Amino acid sequence: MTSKGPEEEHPSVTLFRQYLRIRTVQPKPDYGAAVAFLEERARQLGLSCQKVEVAPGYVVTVLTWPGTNPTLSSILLNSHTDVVPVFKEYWSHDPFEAFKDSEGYIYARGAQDMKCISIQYLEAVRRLKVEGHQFPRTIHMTFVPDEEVGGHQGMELFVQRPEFRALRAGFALDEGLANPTDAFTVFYSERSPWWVRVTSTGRPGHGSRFIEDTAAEKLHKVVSSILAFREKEWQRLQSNPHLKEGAVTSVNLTKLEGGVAYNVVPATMSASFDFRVAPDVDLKAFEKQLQSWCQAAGEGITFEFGQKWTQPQVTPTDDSNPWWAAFSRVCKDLNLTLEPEICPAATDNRYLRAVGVPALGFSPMNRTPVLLHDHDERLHEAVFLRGVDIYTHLLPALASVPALPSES
Ligand code: MET
Ligand SMILES: [Zn+2]
Ligand SMILES: [Zn+2]
Repeated sequence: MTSKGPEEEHPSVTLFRQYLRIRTVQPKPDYGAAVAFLEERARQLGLSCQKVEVAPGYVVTVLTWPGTNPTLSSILLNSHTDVVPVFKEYWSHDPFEAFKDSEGYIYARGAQDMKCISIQYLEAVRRLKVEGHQFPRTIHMTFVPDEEVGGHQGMELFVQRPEFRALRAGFALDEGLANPTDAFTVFYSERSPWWVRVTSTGRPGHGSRFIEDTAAEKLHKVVSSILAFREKEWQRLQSNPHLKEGAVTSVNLTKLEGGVAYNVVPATMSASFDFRVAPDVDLKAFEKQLQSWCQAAGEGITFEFGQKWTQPQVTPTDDSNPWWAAFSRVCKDLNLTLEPEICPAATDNRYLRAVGVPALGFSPMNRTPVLLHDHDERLHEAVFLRGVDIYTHLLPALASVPALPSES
């Protein structure tokens, strides 16, 4: 793949690179600049722009292209505006410069996750409007803050607001993952994030003594039980070629805290875990399991949740779901191979599905290594442009899905 010189750059690519340069990086994203950028896009496209401040300083921006039949539910195209932090010294190029190399790869934080998709939605809508199309269903593009830290000041609050209900979303698209093969990944459900901090208390004392019942000894037992469970799930995934990553439960030990000095046995220590619980797991039973691992390690062990999602939902991927039928038909017509899976990570789709909106997670990036949250996150401009093309085909089909039984 070769790229054109800068003077010939495709305007959609130029716009993408402009958006990538806005520093919406956690933990202090410049949301003001992103909202101003989106307001300008709305003006250029002739779309209405609504700003909903779901918490002080946290604005959800909604760009709306009205459909011809306002009695029908709408299509919601969601993307988050924030990006995760970088370790700049490991990058080949400044992650906020949107450098494009001679082959056409654009390096930037957010190139895959998920500023590409925001611009692809906008550019697909622009093209369709310029061509004079109109569709029965309204298309809303929502640009939400806070996803990368859990969505608690973003989509989680937005779905509870009257402004959200007024959108009357019938179906939603949000982010997926790149696929290194020729195929495209599409997510119909996701694992539930459970962030668990286990705190162990025990007898303190002098570091030279054989103290019994220490916090560390008991915490070690809990860590061992949880890592044994991790190994079991890993083996289950490895031994069954039909299972994809999202179908088993994962866990990582991500933090260890405690202790004050080499020679002081601490009275308390804690371990933090990032569990991603598969959607078919009985969550009550799973919480009991957590309790029993803690109890088995001794007295004085408690746990608390930093994140605990308990409403996993599955969006059907058969023709009983007219949205899936429309989505998959377009992909078939375009000769795109789809790999339907459960998303291993968490996205704002979980909030949408939980309030009854069927939703798919889709990032139109094939032949692309998965580089989200990684160093040198990048996307080839040709893949980006092909994505605009794909949405240009998807949107007419989705926005023309005939009235559902519930809508007539
Ligand atoms: C669990 S909060 C969501 C943050 C991020 N999308 C993740 O999956 O880790
Ligand atoms: Zn994302
Ligand atoms: Zn992310």
